[in-house]
Formats: sequence, structure tokens, C-alpha cells
Amino acid sequence: MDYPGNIFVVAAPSGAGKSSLVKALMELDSAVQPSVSHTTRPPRGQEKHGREYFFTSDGEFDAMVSGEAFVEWAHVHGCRYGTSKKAIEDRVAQGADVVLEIDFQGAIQIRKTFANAVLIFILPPSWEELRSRLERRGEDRPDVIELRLRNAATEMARAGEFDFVIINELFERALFDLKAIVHAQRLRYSAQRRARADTFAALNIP
Ligand SMILES: Nc1nc2c(ncn2[C@@H]2O[C@H](COP(=O)(O)OP(=O)(O)O)[C@@H](O)[C@H]2O)c(=O)[nH]1
Ligand SMILES: Nc1ncnc2c1ncn2[C@@H]1O[C@H](COP(=O)(O)OP(=O)(O)O)[C@@H](O)[C@H]1O
Repeated sequence: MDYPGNIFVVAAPSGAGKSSLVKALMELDSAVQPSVSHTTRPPRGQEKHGREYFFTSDGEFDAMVSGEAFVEWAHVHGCRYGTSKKAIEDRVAQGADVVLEIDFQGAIQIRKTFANAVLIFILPPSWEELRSRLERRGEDRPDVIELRLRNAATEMARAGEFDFVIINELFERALFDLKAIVHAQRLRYSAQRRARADTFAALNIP
């Protein structure tokens, strides 16, 4: 199945910078809209229900799983996270390109469901920098940081399965790379035909 617009999946180990990069991309490009996930993780810092996540109880998440409400879901860092079908449908209705910030397990599932999904993996420049960013972010307890760093090795081992890998060393450079991928995908022939059907018609291109 193809998503009618473009579907971008951004995955990274915790602390690599995916949320910052996706937020910056959306501030520059209103045609890209986020898919808001459900999670059983409690809110962090300034996170708001319905903005960063739909924060749910285990029971609510179980009900969504048994009700087949998710396109994909996974256990990540001891909590559950999932992309609801509604989150995708809402963006289709808007005719938007959608960006999913999900883990590698979800990314592989999305690629199986949406053949035109573009999978992007964000890497930190080093282990030291990854740790320092998690500590500087100051949103996770030390034991949570250690768990996320342990999981990072497993996550980063899957980077080679993604269509693109961005090394988030200098933020502006990584943002440029992310914007370039989004722009290139839009210019791909299939999207071009849809976006420029009138020109193709005017030029009598079949
Ligand atoms: N499979 C899947 N993973 C998700 C989803 N939403 C978030 N995640 C991933 O869950 C992990 C933890 O996310 P979060 O708790 O926000 O921590 P962060 O990585 O430090 O931002 C990250 O790898 C997210 O990409 C989802 O809907 N499905
Ligand atoms: N290129 C970068 N250089 C330095 N700090 C960064 C860079 N990218 C992100 N950060 C910071 O690192 C921390 C983790 O970024 P965040 O976007 O929350 O990562 P993730 O969503 O992948 O867990 C944040 O404090 C963010 O401001």
C-alpha cells in the first residue's frame, strides 16, 4: 500500500537529536505534519497530552492493541509506543506529508505496510556525545539514561537497513540533510506527476 503523500520515518537512539531535528524541519516546512503516537511512558518535562504523545494507561493501550487500532506498536525502553491508524488517516485527510518519529522496530513495520515510506536513521557523532546530550537534556533519571544507552547499541546496529543515515554532529548540517531528503523525495517522478499534473497535461505528456 502507498501512502498518498510522502511518509518519512525518522529513527535514532534516545538523545541523538531526532525530536529536535523533526521539530526544526516542521517549523521550516508546514507541508510536513507529525504522526502523534500513543505511549504508556509518563510525560516528561513540558510534554503535553495530544502534542508530543497521547499518554495512555496500560489498560487503554491494551484495548487499542486488541481493537487493532495500531498500524504498528513496540516495546521500547520498558514502555509501549504505537502509531494509531487514526494518526495516519488524519494526515491523509489533510493531504500532508507525514513524519513518524518511531523506533527501528516500528520503522521496519511501516516499510512493510507503506511501500513508499522513506526510512531515515539519525546517528550521534560518538558515544560520549550521545551520553552528554542525554545528561544535558536533563529529562531522564540516571537509571533511565543508562537503560537508553544500553539499548542504543542494538538500535544503531540496524542503521544500515534504513534508506538514509544522517550523522547529527552539527545541528544545522543535519537539518540541511533532512530537508534535502524530504525535498528529493517530493521531486521523485511519482510525486512530481501528482504535483505537476497540470503542466504534464499542458505539455501533452501522457
Ligand atoms: N515503534 C514505535 N516507536 C516509537 C513510537 N513513538 C516513539 N517511539 C520511539 O520510542 C523511543 C522512546 O521515545 P521517547 O520516550 O520519546 O524518548 P526519546 O527517544 O529520548 O525522545 C524512541 O526511539 C522513539 O522513536 C511509536 O509510535 N512506535
Ligand atoms: N547537533 C546537536 N548538537 C548538540 N546538541 C544537540 C544536537 N542535536 C540535538 N541536541 C540536543 O541533544 C538533546 C537530545 O535531543 P533530542 O532531540 O531530545 O533527541 P531524541 O529525540 O533523539 O531523544 C537535546 O537537549 C537537544 O537539544
